[in-house]
Amino acid sequence: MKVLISGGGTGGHIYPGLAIAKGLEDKFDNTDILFVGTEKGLESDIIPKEGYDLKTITVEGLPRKISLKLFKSFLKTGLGILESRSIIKSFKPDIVIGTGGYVCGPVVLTASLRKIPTLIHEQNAYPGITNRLLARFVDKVALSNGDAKKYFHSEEKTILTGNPVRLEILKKTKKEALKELGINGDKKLILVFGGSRGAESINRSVIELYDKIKDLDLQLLHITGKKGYESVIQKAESMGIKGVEVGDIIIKPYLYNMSAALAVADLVISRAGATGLAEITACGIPAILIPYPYASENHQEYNARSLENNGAAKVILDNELTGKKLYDLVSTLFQDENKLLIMSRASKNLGKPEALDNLVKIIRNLTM
Ligand SMILES: CC(=O)N[C@H]1[C@@H](OP(=O)(O)OP(=O)(O)OC[C@H]2O[C@@H](n3ccc(=O)[nH]c3=O)[C@H](O)[C@@H]2O)O[C@H](CO)[C@@H](O)[C@@H]1O
Repeated sequence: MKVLISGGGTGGHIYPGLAIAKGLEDKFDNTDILFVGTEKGLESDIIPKEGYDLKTITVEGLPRKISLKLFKSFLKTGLGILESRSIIKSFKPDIVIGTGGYVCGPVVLTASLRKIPTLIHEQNAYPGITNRLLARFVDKVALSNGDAKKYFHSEEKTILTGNPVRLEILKKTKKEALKELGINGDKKLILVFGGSRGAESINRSVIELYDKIKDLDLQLLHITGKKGYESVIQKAESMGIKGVEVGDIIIKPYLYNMSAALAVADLVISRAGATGLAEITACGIPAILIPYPYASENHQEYNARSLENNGAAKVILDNELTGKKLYDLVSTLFQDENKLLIMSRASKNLGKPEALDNLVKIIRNLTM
């Protein structure tokens, strides 16, 4: 089966595509995968590292206001359609899948006009503009969250699947993960990440935990995001924290083996992007969530509250986040192991590890 997957910009759109790619390869022999993204998106770094071919096209998001920029974006989208046509003509996919981000627009639209089976996957309760526009052209719209249904007009096209989680995340054992990360298995570990691009406010307040981590007898794996890494390292060094790859505090710009971090984490501190939360709950990890306040329709707070209301997470709003608040919450949680255990069970209950299988079945049906 030849499968063309397009999705990008941020990790939240890329990793569901990668999960689908690996899920298909796991189920079917002779699966040939090609990704299409943009050069500027994180996909141009992540996809080749995962061992897949990536073709890039010229496209950018459309500005909301009428301006010269809008005209230029239309021209680029036109070019993107021509490039998509040429990629599709030479790859000859049996199905084209879009996992969100504006790069999917020209790719999925071109495939649909050429009568190639098409599927889009929406990770969020409030769908992105590209998926809302593409919905009328595609064969199926797979949703992670039932609340997104009302934004898509065709009832019979939409199907609730959940958000696919990469197989390696579902399968990795703690023993394998400890070896992979080279860290101490005796101490509990807090994993911090601010979505796929990092979060400045989370970095700033987590730094205030650095000198207290030893007192709590914990380890901290702090993923800063590539942009924030240098300033976090400088701050750590000014606090006398050296050897950032060893010891109780490990600071990394980005983790390409997130499966290992998730397999060892006893608590996650993070933003509340839909893909990250699907992984956290599939692994049953308790979380402190600090939703990104500028996400469209405030959808990250919606995501975070849904975990909180089910007992799987505590929420701190970005404008209320301080190092002290974070420290107080972390120490309260680790003082009572039972609290963490209850949160962990609640988290696991919300996880949908079956989402990947659901999508694989839909893809098989569309290509038969
Ligand atoms: C600011 C914004 O609008 N963010 C959106 C974006 O978030 P974003 O791209 O941050 O996506 P998520 O937080 O949902 O997921 C992050 C993904 O990156 C991976 N990861 C992260 C850090 C790292 O070092 N290594 C790594 O592999 C995580 O395992 C996860 O797969 O897409 C999500 C899914 O559409 C949306 O819900 C978010 O609201």
